[in-house]
Amino acid sequence: MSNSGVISPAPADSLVQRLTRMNLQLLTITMLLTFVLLATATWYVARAHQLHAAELSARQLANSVSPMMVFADRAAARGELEAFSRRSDLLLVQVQTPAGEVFAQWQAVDNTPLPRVMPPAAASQQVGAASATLRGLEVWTPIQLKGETVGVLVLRESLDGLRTSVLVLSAVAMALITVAILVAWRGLLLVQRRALAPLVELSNLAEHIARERDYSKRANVYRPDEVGRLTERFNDMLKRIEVWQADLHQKLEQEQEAGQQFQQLAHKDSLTGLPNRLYFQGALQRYIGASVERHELMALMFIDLDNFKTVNDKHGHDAGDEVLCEVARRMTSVVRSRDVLCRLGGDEFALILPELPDEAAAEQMAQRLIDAVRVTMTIRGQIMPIGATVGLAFAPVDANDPAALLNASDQAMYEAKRAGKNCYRRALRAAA
Ligand SMILES: Nc1nc2c(ncn2[C@@H]2O[C@H](COP(=O)(O)OP(=O)(O)OP(=O)(O)O)[C@@H](O)[C@H]2O)c(=O)[nH]1
Repeated sequence: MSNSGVISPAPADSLVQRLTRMNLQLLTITMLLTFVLLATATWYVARAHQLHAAELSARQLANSVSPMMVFADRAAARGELEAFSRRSDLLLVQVQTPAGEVFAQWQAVDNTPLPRVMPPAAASQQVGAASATLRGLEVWTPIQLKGETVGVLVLRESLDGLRTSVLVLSAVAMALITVAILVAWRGLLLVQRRALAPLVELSNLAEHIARERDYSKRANVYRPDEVGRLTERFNDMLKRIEVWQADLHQKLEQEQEAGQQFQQLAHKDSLTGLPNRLYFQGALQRYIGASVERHELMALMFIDLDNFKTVNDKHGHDAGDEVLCEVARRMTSVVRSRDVLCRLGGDEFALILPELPDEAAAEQMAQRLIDAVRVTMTIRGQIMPIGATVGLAFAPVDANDPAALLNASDQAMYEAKRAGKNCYRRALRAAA
């Protein structure tokens, strides 16, 4: 299963490493146990072998020295013992009379005396005895002639040579075991890496998907075992998530679109297409904020049509609507691109003029608006006696909050109405 070039860094303690470590631990323990058992068995078998050989030699020697004991020939017995002493591990060989007196003996020159392993006993003198420790062995063999016991032969041998041989063998075995464990470690890593590769890839893919949120990725299934089935289920899950995600995305887009449309409708005057009062309130707040922050002059114009009621009354509501639309078009054509013209309702409009160089620029704009509306308007073959009256207020000069600025421009508009309509007035400046 290899997919999509998804490569993740190996985790600090990966599955492969953990399994390899566990297998290796088990293997090491088994090998060490086998090694200890084999070394112990080797030691006991080799020692038994040496003991057996010593018993045989002692018996032969006992046979050889028995006539010398009968003839009390100590010199011949010593010569026999010396001839026998060529055995490499021999420490002591001694011929005793039945009373325990030393008849003849040979002792290795550098011999360090061994503790007495088994004291001679009457029964032992008849049948012989043998014993062994870690350091040495001792054999007691009766010396008999024609069925009569004439003495005892004591033989002591060191087990140092045997111990050294077993230790060397153990060291070699240990070195081989170490090499075998190292080889097994590499082998286990390779085998487990291969065996667990699909799982590792699946894990990498899952990690990549979680990080990138890319549910289009798929894992390739090529094994008919548990891992293969797991991969299939994983792919099914990805497919379902992808479908859900696409559905969700589409729904979100639709809702966003609907929200935007709703927002636009909520902020738009359906008759003239201009921004409505709701939009105006938000916009006025924003523009005043920007004007105060940047220390820029801005103006608000309150525009009320003149004689609009007459239009409605004389020519009908539909004609009145057409007049409103035509007025909106005319005013839109004269304002600057950055100005915001809104219809507040009825025959009332408002114009926000940001970033003004001076008050005169706003006054010129007011006059342009009045002139544009005053141009003869013919609707349905009838001339409409329409005009516009404008009230002007400035921020932050006259007010720096929306309600106060709107009120100031409204008052100025009423002042203009009183002055005879079709003109503009500036808001009264606050007394210094
Ligand atoms: N056709 C139309 N008329 C509207 C609409 N909304 C309000 N009106 C009418 O607009 C008129 C506004 O009247 P006023 O502003 O008081 O009257 P006016 O004749 O303009 O008076 P002055 O402002 O003093 O010149 C009313 O007759 C309202 O019924 C609308 O959407 N369409």
